[in-house]
Amino acid sequence: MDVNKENGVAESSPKIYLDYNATTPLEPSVLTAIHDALRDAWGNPSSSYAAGKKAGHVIKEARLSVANMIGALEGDIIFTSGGTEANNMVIHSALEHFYEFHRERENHISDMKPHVITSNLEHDSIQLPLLHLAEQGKIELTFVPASQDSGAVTTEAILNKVRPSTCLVTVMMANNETGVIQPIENISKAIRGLMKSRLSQEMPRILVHTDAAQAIGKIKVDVNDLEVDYLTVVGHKFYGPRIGALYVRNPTRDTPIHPMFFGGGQERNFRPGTENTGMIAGLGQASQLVVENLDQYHKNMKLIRDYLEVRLKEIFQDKIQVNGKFETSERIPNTCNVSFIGIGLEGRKILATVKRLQASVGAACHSDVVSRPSPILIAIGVPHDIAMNALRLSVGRDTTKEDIDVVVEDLKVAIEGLRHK
Ligand SMILES: O=C(O)CC[SeH]
Repeated sequence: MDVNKENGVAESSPKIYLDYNATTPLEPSVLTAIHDALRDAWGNPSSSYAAGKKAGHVIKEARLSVANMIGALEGDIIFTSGGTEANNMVIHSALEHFYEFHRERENHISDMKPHVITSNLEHDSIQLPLLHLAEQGKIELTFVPASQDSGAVTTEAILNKVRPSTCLVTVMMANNETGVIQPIENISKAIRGLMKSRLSQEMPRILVHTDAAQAIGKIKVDVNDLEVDYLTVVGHKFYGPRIGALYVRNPTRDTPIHPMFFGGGQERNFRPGTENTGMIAGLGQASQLVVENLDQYHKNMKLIRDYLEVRLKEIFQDKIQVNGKFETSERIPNTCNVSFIGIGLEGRKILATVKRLQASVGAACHSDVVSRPSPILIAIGVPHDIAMNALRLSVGRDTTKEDIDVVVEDLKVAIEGLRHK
């Protein structure tokens, strides 16, 4: 075994993964569900004979499990390829609804632009399609800045930006880098409170969406509490496969949904394409595990994340800053965003120096960007030099205190080495 000369850590020592917000491994029972569906339910779900019916039954069971996980009805769930597709589908549907509303009233839609309100904390799969549409001149777009006292947007700040042409408010339920939970229930209820007056003034309904990717499997997510019109489900954030689902409250009857592409009629024509039965089975099993174990998952992850922050404080004392930890907001239980104070301690340098830790400085989809601090940390008021030194540490269901002790020691040695370079 090669032993690293600097700190005696064997190069072949097992890595400790603390990047569960980037992605999670499959739970064994999820893998089994996928395998069994691929082996036994390979038929085309649209076929009327036994092989097709078997596949159709697997999909129905999975849909029920996903619905049950978020307090929804079976018919409210539309399977998608993942969170990005679900988020884009919401934006597309809200714009289509805006145009439909004005066409029905024979308004000249050519000079009308739908207005969308979002936060400055969103994942790229919300931020970039909205920016693209705005740059094309197809929408008016308002980014509501998060409060620097809470790391979350406020309901008041969202409401202050509503205008007659507003058709969609989309705010993520929990941020992937800081873990800060956003006030979705309050926002949604406040927007619903505008519904009657807007309709009486011939203004389009404002649809409300939340991307719950980082919340599901960590905190309670119930669409009946949230009162949102749309909610995004992302399998690979809660030990499921890399597909997703979109919750639509009573699609077409209560909530508009418009397909982004057309084909064989699957998913009630909302999302055509022969169903990915194996992965859908896995998503259903991952959802069932959340239904059965959420309280335990939450408790375990919070215990370990809090232990991590205690140990970091013990070792680094006033030489660290935990980002996103506010008296006035809550975080999902598994996330710790921490900056190390000092020259030459950029997060990327630390990650290149540690021997065991596997983590990120922010969103995985930004990992290629080397020379800038996380825009999310800057948005919540973290100073540039502190944000440059940040690590995002996100624990998993099975992370142990022993793992944390190894990681903290690994960080201690790496940072001491960098300080003396
Ligand atoms: O890493 C994350 O925060 C999510 C995937 Se870009």
